[in-house]
Amino acid sequence: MSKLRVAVLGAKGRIGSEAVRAVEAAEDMELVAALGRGDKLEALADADAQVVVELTTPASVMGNLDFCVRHGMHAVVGTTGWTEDRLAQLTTWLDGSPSTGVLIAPNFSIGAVLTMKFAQLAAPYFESVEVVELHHPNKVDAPSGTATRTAQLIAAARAEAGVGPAPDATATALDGARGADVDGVPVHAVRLRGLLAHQEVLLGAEGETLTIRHDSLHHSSFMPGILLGARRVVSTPGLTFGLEHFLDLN
Ligand SMILES: NC(=O)C1=CN([C@@H]2O[C@H](COP(=O)(O)OP(=O)(O)OC[C@H]3O[C@@H](n4cnc5c(N)ncnc54)[C@H](O)[C@@H]3O)[C@@H](O)[C@H]2O)C=CC1
Ligand SMILES: O=C(O)C1=N[C@H](C(=O)O)C[C@H](O)C1
Repeated sequence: MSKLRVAVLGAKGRIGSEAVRAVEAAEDMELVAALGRGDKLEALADADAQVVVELTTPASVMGNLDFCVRHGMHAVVGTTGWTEDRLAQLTTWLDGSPSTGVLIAPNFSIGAVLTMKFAQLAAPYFESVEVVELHHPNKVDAPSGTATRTAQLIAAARAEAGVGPAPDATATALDGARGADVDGVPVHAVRLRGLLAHQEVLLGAEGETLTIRHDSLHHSSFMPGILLGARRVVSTPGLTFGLEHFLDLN
């Protein structure tokens, strides 16, 4: 059987360098390109890449995906910074290349995907819910893509169940003291030397609390999800948002 021809964009970055090693170690894959900032995207076409793993920055990701989709290359995207406008733009590009697949995964680790699922399940049963994400201090965006997605899923689950806003008597607050408001869910971002990627979903009801916590302790936690994404995206045209769709969790 021929090997899947995979390229990595952002190959010198924290997660990109780990992805290069994971693809090289995968028996069913061949690493055909490993590109960093300043490298020409034409190298992806020259290498005849089937799947491009995109792990760069929010500022670079759209240009890179425009190129990939125009050249019919599938993409597995971990880069953050997704807005409704960006997703609409990507969908338009994919409409023009109907056999191309793009997976965007706010988080590739199984524990984080399950945290989102468990939070979604629990959210309607508790009056209060807040999200705290904790990351290394080199992270350029806040809140994290995972925390934003978690809050969106929580808000949607509560809206569908007809649950009202969480109680909060705060009358005066310093700017930021109550976190960022993501669809009505407070999201707090901690940046601390020594950490990698962590998240707590705090839920509270009369007389009880539930804390759902996940810790990524090494970038290796993201690799099985990236490899799964690369294997599945080639036969999944269009936009898939969230690794859960490839784990049959929906
Ligand atoms: N979805 C997930 O599970 C995960 C997502 N991430 C996300 O992945 C992204 C990268 O994270 P890190 O590796 O920590 O950042 P990083 O800053 O260590 O790596 C990014 C790399 O991309 C390179 N780069 C920038 N523009 C480029 C371009 N146009 N072409 C090729 N390379 C380019 C940079 O030079 C840098 O080497 C972030 O958005 C982060 O939030 C990180 C870990 C897990
Ligand atoms: O920048 C990181 O490190 C991470 N980014 C992703 C995010 O913003 O959710 C995934 C994970 O939290 C690590």
